Amino acid sequence: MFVEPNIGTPTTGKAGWIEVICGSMFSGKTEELIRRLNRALIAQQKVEIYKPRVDKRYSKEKVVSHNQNAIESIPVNFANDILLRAGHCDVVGVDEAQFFDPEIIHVCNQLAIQGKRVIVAGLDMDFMGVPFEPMDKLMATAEYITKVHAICMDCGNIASYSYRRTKSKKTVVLGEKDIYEALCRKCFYEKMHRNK
Ligand SMILES: Nc1ncnc2c1ncn2[C@@H]1O[C@H](COP(=O)(O)OP(=O)(O)O)[C@@H](O)[C@H]1O
Ligand SMILES: Cc1cn([C@H]2C[C@H](O)[C@@H](COP(=O)(O)O)O2)c(=O)[nH]c1=O
Ligand SMILES: [Zn+2]
Repeated sequence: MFVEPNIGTPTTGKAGWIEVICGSMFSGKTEELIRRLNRALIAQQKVEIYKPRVDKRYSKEKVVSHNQNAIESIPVNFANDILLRAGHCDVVGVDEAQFFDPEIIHVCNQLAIQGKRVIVAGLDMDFMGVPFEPMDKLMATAEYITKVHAICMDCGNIASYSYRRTKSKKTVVLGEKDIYEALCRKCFYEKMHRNK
């Protein structure tokens, strides 16, 4: 369980940092993001959560987990919108970071340099099992990385892959259990091979 390095003290004027929460779909990234942000709110920190406007799956204005935990959020079109808006915050949360433009790396780093705690959640791999930009670069620049895991829908092992059940080869295809399932490495590559 991730324990905040500095939760009770104001971060303004001090060194900030970046935390990344990554993993496959259904691995609990959003739940963990919401848990950390709620604890920051309890600690009387000024918190804001941003998400890419494209992600309208469960709600336009909220970040919602697959098990219906929710927190108010601000949908934005571009990563730079976060930098323009989050000046007054102590803690900045970002969900579905894989959908942001590459500027998100600079934005998160600038916010951290300003002394803020930045917590970013997103998919580390796409449906092909390759790194999902810009998450790979965010992970490289983060102080703390937490990889969470789902349960493999085929064998019950720990799952790190998001298997797409449709034929689309587009990188971005929004969906849930209708389109994706969490699989372990063995089951993912077996299924990819079978459905080639
Ligand atoms: N295959 C699965 N493995 C684990 N949890 C799952 C699975 N399918 C559905 N869930 C549900 O998804 C929840 C996690 O949702 P969420 O935090 O939104 O995940 P993520 O943001 O990583 O997609 C779990 O607590 C569980 O209720
Ligand atoms: C693997 C993969 C996923 N997506 C989409 C599907 C969902 O809308 C989100 C991920 O949501 P979650 O909170 O992590 O469950 O991303 C995609 O567009 N492309 C992919 O390769
Ligand atoms: Zn498996």
